[in-house]
Amino acid sequence: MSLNFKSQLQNLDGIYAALFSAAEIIYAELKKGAGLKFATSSNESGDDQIELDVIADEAFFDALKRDGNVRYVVSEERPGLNKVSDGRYSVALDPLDGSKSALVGIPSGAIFGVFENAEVAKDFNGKNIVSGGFFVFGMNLEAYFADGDKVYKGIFNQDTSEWKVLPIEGGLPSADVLAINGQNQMVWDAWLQAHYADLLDTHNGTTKPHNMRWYASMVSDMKRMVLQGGLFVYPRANIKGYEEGKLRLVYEAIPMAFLIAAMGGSSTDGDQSLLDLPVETLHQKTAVFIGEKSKIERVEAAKRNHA
Ligand SMILES: O=P(O)(O)OC[C@H]1O[C@](O)(COP(=O)(O)O)[C@@H](O)[C@@H]1O
Ligand SMILES: [Mg+2]
Repeated sequence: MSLNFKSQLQNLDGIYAALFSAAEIIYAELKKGAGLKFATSSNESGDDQIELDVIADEAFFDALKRDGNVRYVVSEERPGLNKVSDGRYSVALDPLDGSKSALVGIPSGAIFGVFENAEVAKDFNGKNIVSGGFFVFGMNLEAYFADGDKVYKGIFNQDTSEWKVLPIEGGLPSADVLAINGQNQMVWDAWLQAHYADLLDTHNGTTKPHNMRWYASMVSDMKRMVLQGGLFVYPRANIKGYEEGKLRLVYEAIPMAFLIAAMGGSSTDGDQSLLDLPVETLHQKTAVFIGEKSKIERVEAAKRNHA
């Protein structure tokens, strides 16, 4: 592999090299069709795993443990903090996001966040993240990430094994596109039911309602967001298992919120930015709203003003 990228942050290049090389391994396995069946195991959170979940977790872990700047690795697939060295950075991972979608050929990917000086779970918060983003395992192997305040897109050339990483300029685009799974809408909070209806309302035919897109693969929905704009939502619902939504704060919500914030967008759990939320446990879930600033302001106002 060859990676033409230099971080603006100190001692982060080895971590990027590890992440990008692991992504190559996972993508190669996926293309072979390896691991695309349910495993006999489940992960830390009790989710069913496919075999590629385990392959992906091991690929990232093996690559990161060779870098002396990695202190801890946190993974959706592992229980706690996994100590690597006394380095300055810790890496939180969803090693295979969208695994159930991968089973039917929809692009999956991996999500990563790099946190500074983390020692306990609560340190994996939006104040300490210095790099965050995701890989997409689709038609191509791609990366979208924020290195500090700068945002990049990387594409892997499968013939030469070279990554080409280029800055993304111009901020977050704008589009009236809503990515949401409406399955639980009967048991969403009342304010969200009202706001959802408002986003889809034609306002007597004078305004085009939001268009709907849902891959059930966060990396794919967020790739659309980075390239076209919009609003991504995974809300909480008043039903067992969804009381705090589905997505994980540390290795799904915060890295994505960090990337979109670096592009000029924002995020909320309904009340406050995902980057300001206190972290209590490594695997905690949160309601997630990420997207254009004006759309996030509308979400928070809808909740605040709901009678
Ligand atoms: O199946 P649902 O409720 O539509 O959930 C889809 C969401 O779950 C996820 O697949 C996360 O789960 P995994 O990381 O276990 O694959 C997200 O990528 C996606 O946004
Ligand atoms: Mg995930």
